[in-house]
Amino acid sequence: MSTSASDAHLHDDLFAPDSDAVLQLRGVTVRRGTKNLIEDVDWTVREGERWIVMGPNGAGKSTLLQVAAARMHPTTGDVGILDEVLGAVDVFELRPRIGLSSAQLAQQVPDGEKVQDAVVTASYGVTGRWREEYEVEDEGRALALITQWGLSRLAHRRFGTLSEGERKRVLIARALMTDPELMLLDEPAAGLDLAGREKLVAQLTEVAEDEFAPALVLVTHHLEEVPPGFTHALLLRDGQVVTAGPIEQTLTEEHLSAAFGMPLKVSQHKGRYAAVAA
Ligand SMILES: Nc1ncnc2c1ncn2[C@@H]1O[C@H](COP(=O)(O)OP(=O)(O)OP(=O)(O)O)[C@@H](O)[C@H]1O
Repeated sequence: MSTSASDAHLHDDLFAPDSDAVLQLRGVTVRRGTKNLIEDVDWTVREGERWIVMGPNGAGKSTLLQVAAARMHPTTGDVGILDEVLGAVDVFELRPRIGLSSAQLAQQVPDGEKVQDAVVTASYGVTGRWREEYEVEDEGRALALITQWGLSRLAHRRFGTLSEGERKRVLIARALMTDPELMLLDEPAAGLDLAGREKLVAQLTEVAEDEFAPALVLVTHHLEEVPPGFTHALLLRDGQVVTAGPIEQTLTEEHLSAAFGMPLKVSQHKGRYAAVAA
C-alpha cells in the first residue's frame, strides 16, 4: 500500500519524545496578547540529568517551568513529559509524577494547613487537607521527609506561621512526597538568609549526587545558588534560549554576560560558582 503525500506529512508532524527523555520541548512558544513569554524553545532533559535554568527577571523561566510541570500548555510547539505528550494526556494523572516547588504553589497552601498535611496532601495533588484518607505508608513517608528536611519540630505548626526558609523546605519535602520522576524547583533559595541558602545548597547537592533521585530542574537568578553535582544549564533571555548544554560549557563569562546583558566576571571554587560585574 502506498502512503499519500498528506499521510507522510501527518506522520512527520507526530511528536514522539526520545526514549531517554524525561522532558522534551520542541519549538515551544507561549504567547499572551502580542508578547511571547517564551519563544521557539527546544530543550531535552534526559534521565539522571540535573539542570539549572538561569536568566534575568522576566526572561521566561517560570513560564518554562509551568510548561514543564504540565500546568501550562504552549501556544505552539510540542512538549513530552515522562513518556506522555501534553495535549494527549490527562494532566491530573501526570502531575503527581512531577515534583514541583514554586512561589505559586506556596500561595495555594492554606495558611492554616499543618506542615505534615502540607506534605502528605501531595499524594492526591491537592493543597489543603479535607476529608480524604491517606494510607499509613503515605503518612509515614511524609514524616520521613519532614525529618530529612529538618522540619520535625515544625510538623504540627501551621504553614502560615513559618518563616520563608521553613516554607521553602516544606515545599521541597512535599515535592518529593510522590517519589516523582521529575523534580522542578523554582527559585528554592529566594528569600533565604546566607546560612539558610548554604544549608539548602548542601541538601540539594546531596539530592543531585543521589543516583536514585529524579531528574532535577532548578531555576535561579544567582550563580551562588548552583549546587555542585548539577550537570547541565539552560540560559534564557527575553524568552529565548541563549545557550543550553553541559554546565561547564554553559555557565561561562561569555554566555552569562550575554544572558544578563552586562559584562560579568565568573569564578569557580570547589564546585561553587560566583559572579560579579566585570
Ligand atoms: N499572563 C501574562 N500576560 C502578559 N505577560 C505575562 C503574563 N505572564 C507573564 N508575563 C510576562 O512574561 C515575562 C516572563 O515571565 P516569567 O515569570 O516567566 O519570567 P521569569 O524569568 O520567571 O522572571 P522572574 O525572574 O522575575 O521571576 C515577564 O515579562 C512577565 O511580565
